[in-house]
Amino acid sequence: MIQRIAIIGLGTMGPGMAARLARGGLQVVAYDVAPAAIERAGSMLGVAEGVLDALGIAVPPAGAGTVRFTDDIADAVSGADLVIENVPENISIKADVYRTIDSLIASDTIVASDTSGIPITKLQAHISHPERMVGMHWSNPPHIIPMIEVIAGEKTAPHIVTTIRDLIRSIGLLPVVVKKDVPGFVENRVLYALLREAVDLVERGVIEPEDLDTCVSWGIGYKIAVIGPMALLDMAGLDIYKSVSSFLNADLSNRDDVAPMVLEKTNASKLGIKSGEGMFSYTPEQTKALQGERARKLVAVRRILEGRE
Ligand SMILES: NC(=O)C1=CN([C@@H]2O[C@H](COP(=O)(O)OP(=O)(O)OC[C@H]3O[C@@H](n4cnc5c(N)ncnc54)[C@H](O)[C@@H]3O)[C@@H](O)[C@H]2O)C=CC1
Ligand SMILES: Cc1ncc(C=O)c(C(=O)O)c1O
Repeated sequence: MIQRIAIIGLGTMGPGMAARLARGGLQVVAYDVAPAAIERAGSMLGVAEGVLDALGIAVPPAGAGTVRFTDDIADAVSGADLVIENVPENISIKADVYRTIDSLIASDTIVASDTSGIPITKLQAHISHPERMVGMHWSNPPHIIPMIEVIAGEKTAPHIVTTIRDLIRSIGLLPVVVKKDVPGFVENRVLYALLREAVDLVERGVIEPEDLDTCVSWGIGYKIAVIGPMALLDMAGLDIYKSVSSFLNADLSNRDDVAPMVLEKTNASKLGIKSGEGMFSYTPEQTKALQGERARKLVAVRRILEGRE
């Protein structure tokens, strides 16, 4: 039974995951190599807990869990039943973490990666006892989005997938088991198909970035939260999909590299909210207000989708 969880990496994803797991009654120890990340994560915890209260996520009868921060990786993983690796999307950084923890954990400690899409089979090559490694892909913001993908690599033992799926379910979240270890799994294959086309349309001057967001959020996003893509095909009619896709698919972006607009911005350190500028610009005050407003709206929508309003 999983009771003690170590989270390695406290950037965008780590603090929200820690808060959500603790709310589910689990004992979390959270570590980052950067002291500033640990400090920031500590201050984000209270914010995430407030959002969990607003979502109405109840503490289990046995009581809430805890989050403890540490700057010592051995302290973080020692005695853990599950380690969730949550460091940057780079195989060599992830492999370094696996090498470091290998001698610090028991051979049956489950090691999960929150990778956005590196095949688990590739990551398993860097850890001993690869049968205990599994993909556990959360969605951002992790304390609000309830769906988590679970992915087996070629060497993952089937019972590890079941254990992680059951853990996710036991704390009131929604596991989706992905049946093949394809790059990007399912969520990001679908998201990146959309993002590739969106970036291409803005880059070609077909639409302004703000208008692209209005079009997708109100034309597609709002609808798709209620009617998933497979159900949408039935609602529109497969005959319509057949006719439109027969001429449109060939015209959609099929670029297989990173779009120049994205390279230009990342080369200039314009990374989005985290650097103050990306597709749009953000002052620190605007960022704070935006994050609060987005959390409030996501909470309200989720409560309605769950039939709780
Ligand atoms: N940002 C997103 O929307 C999502 C990201 N992911 C995935 O989750 C993982 C983490 O992503 P983010 O939180 O966005 O990254 P991030 O770059 O915001 O944070 C990564 C953290 O890892 C720390 N770190 C780097 N090397 C480390 C090491 N050796 N030991 C311990 N900590 C170390 C960094 O100091 C940093 O705080 C990536 O694999 C990413 O693809 C998954 C779902 C959503
Ligand atoms: C752009 C982007 N890339 C990856 C992920 C998750 O792996 C997300 C997300 O969860 O929102 C994302 O927005």
